[in-house]
Amino acid sequence: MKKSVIIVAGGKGLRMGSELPKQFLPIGGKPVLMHTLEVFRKYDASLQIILVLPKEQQGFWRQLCEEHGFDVEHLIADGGGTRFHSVKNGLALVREPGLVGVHDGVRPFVSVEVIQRCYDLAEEQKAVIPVVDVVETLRHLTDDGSETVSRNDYKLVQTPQVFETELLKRAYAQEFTPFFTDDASVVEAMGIPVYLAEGNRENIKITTPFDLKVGSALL
Ligand SMILES: Nc1ccn([C@@H]2O[C@H](COP(=O)(O)OP(=O)(O)OP(=O)(O)O)[C@@H](O)[C@H]2O)c(=O)n1
Ligand SMILES: C[C@](O)(CO)[C@H](O)COP(=O)(O)O
Repeated sequence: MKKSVIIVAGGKGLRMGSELPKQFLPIGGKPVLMHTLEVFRKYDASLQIILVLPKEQQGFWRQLCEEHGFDVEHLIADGGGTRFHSVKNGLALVREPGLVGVHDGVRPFVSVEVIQRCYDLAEEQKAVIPVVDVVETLRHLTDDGSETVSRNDYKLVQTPQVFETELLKRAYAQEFTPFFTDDASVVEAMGIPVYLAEGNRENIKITTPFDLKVGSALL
């Protein structure tokens, strides 16, 4: 079965606030994005990898690849105005039926086991996302103040989110709404349920300078 992954790195990284876009910041001497592509190549030597990058960053990325002798084969698609539009641009390069995953470029610590689990389960379940437990106490903000809610009723959502390709293409043909914060929410809008798989706690999304420090410690 044909397998692809769309690695999205088309965002602005506003919360990181760095001059160098966060996907290029080094962890252990190597840009974040290279760690991410490498773990997917390790999962499967024949996986089609599609990297979504803003048009104006693509020349710099090619230069970085040369400097680091980075040889993980991949296609490049143009970033869009939102994550939804970036995924859609990447999806246009997936031309065969099979399974397609969508992964945040800034989640370099996903384990090979989690990637394998999500693709394997997607063969049966059609729509699979990795999640982890909430380990702190949660409060819900109300009109009067706030109240404790049961953390057992919630999960934290990660990527890669893996789908039957035709299903994800139909989902991404829908009109955009700001409620679409991940791929599961786009698929669910068609009334299709998503299956939850166990993620890995190290699979953090590098969002703020603090996450970079955590990332360096995780290497
Ligand atoms: N237009 C966009 C927006 C986001 N993303 C990607 O979606 C992933 C998750 O987004 P996030 O970490 O929130 O990245 P940014 O949108 O870049 O961050 P911020 O909200 O701080 O600007 C990232 O890999 C990001 O590059 C994307 O491909 N295209
Ligand atoms: C897709 C995602 O990583 C799942 O947790 C997340 O929703 C993306 O976050 P963003 O900050 O809304 O882009």
